[in-house]
Amino acid sequence: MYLQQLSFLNFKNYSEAELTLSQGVNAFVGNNGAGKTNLLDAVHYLSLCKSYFNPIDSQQIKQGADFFMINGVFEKNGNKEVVACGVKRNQKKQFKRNKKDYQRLADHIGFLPLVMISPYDISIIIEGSEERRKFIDNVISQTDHSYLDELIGYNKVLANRNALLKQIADTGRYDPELLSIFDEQLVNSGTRIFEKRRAFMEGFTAIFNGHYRFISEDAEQVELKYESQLIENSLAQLLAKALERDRILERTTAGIHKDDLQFNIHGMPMKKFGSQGQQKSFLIALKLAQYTFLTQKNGFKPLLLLDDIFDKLDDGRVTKLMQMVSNNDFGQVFITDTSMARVKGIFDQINVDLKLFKVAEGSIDA
Ligand SMILES: Nc1ncnc2c1ncn2[C@@H]1O[C@H](COP(=O)(O)OP(=O)(O)OP(=O)(O)O)[C@@H](O)[C@H]1O
Repeated sequence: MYLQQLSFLNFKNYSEAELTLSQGVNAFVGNNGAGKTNLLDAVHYLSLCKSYFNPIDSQQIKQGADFFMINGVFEKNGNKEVVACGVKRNQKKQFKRNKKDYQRLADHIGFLPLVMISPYDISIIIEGSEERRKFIDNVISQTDHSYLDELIGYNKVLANRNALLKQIADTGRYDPELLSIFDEQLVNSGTRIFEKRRAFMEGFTAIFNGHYRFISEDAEQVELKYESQLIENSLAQLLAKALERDRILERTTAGIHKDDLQFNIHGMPMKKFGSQGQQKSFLIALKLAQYTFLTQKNGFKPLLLLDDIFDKLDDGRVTKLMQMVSNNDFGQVFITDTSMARVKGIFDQINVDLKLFKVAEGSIDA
């Protein structure tokens, strides 16, 4: 599966762009603010129906324009797939495959799998647990549609239960029957989500460990661990035990919405004890594990988007990554960098099909 043609109109700092891509490595080189990351984001839209960076579609419309449009022609299993995404101000987003509108955007997720590695991923390490849950949920959802539905269902019941807890606190009235209905729904879907996350993390952690060891050449000991209250207790037990506290706090304090991932280096939290390069290596290994997982599940390689990947990595780690590129471990790759000399230097050493693009102030030249 790969993207053959990409074109867009009024997307972020671009008025118009049209490019024919290589099936191998596509490198986009230009100064800060030229529009390299924006271009990767256009590809992200075609795969996941949204921006990687900003959830508000209308903010991706070029300043002063009323709409943006992104078109992509993909090759998948010998078929041509034409995907189009259009956003007009104050209107619903349009998303089409082969000229047919999707009923639900969720139905497109996973059709053209993609993995993005970006400096913004640092939020997975330094921000709260929500970022890490989002990461696991994104990976599982790309291969399992029922997971996403289950998650949406769980969050709805959770919101209802929290509203009820608030109502109980406000009115002093307590309807145990309604609460037990919500609890039962929460237990059913929460337990299924937990089982899926636990099974996923078992295989995923082993893949991650292999990638980290390879990139760092075993330079340091790191650990990735799934944390959930449900590992020790059933959700029914947890909800019963937490009821009094939940009523005081007016929100549900037990459940899979409290799950987290622990990242350690030499037994200490990565967030506090990892260097910038070690944190970056950790994130790269995490994303490459996502790449391997999606490849194994789908039987074909996802698109790989590498934004500013060389910054902060030492030469040894860059060489290891490029070894993966030259070993044909990846399919189509999109890569951005600010230095033409660096990109040429790195790719001159390996034998890959490379197409270079120069990006300057919203225009792209091959
Ligand atoms: N809706 C928009 N309309 C116009 N310009 C926009 C819009 N959204 C973002 N931009 C502009 O896009 C530019 C940023 O582009 P981008 O992030 O792709 O740069 P980059 O080439 O990746 O830079 P760096 O090397 O610094 O990462 C900024 O100048 C920003 O103002």
